[in-house]
Amino acid sequence: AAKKIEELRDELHQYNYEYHVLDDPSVPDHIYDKKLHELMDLEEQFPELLTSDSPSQRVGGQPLDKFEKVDHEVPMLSLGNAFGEDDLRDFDRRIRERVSHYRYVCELKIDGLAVSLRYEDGKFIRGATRGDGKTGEDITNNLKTINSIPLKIQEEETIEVRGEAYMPKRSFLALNEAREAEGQEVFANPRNAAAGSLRQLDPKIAAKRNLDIFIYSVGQWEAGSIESHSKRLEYLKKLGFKTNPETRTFESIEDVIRYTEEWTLKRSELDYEIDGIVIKVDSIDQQEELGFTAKSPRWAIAYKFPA
Ligand SMILES: COc1nc2nc(N)nc(N)c2nc1C
Repeated sequence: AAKKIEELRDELHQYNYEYHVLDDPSVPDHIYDKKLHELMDLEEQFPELLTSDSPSQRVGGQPLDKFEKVDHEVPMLSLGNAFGEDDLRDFDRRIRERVSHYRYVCELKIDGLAVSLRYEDGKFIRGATRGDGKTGEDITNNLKTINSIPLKIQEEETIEVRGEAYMPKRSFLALNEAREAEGQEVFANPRNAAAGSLRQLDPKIAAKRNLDIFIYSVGQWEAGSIESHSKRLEYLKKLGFKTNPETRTFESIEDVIRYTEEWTLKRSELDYEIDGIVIKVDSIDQQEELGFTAKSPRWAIAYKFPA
């Protein structure tokens, strides 16, 4: 039975990754459901074989009466803002004064909730909100209900990754319609709806909110050898995380400005809300050379779309 359970778990992790991260399922839903029920029956027969990273444990856990506090080993910083192309050229001038031969990587800035995910020996063990940057809240059980968060990653590593949890626009509209029909208060925007969903004490409610996530960074200490942010994002995807497909690298700030203009117009086509573009110096060595101000990295800036 143990071998059969192990096989089913590996199969279901793979199916989940293909469906929710790659958006490219290799089996129809009914096969996934059949195997999941087969696994759950076996785990019921052999409860001593149950593990926290089993695919059957996504919507686990009893409702909490409060959230525990979590101290972030590496503080979750905030980004400086740029509101126009002149701000972006100023940012570029400050970089040019300190480093040479640099490249930028641009990522869509998802309008959601920053969260930190901790994995030990490759297993998802804890997820927390950003909070004040130093201390957040443990929302592990709610984050487990997000299908694109792998419960087990491809390497048995102990790592911490960060990303933005969000509610797709379609889910937001459906949720507000349902709340309206029940005479409940509607959410003002998808960001509030995502925050409200992740702050539910009962994971069964969060599980119904169709939340999703894009992962955008991995802690320095385990990806140390990977020398650029863009290559770290590729590494995160190989590990099993969902990263944003619109990320691009550019040689010049003029190209970056064109990219921000392109997305100012195109963002209405996305199925999720973005409030800007995050621009980073791509080389990790140059990031370290540039360092941080009191609260933000010097090597990154958030271009905000006009409200
Ligand atoms: C390096 O620090 C950061 N990087 C980020 N990257 C993306 N894509 N989105 C963010 N919201 C973000 N926020 C911070 C503080």
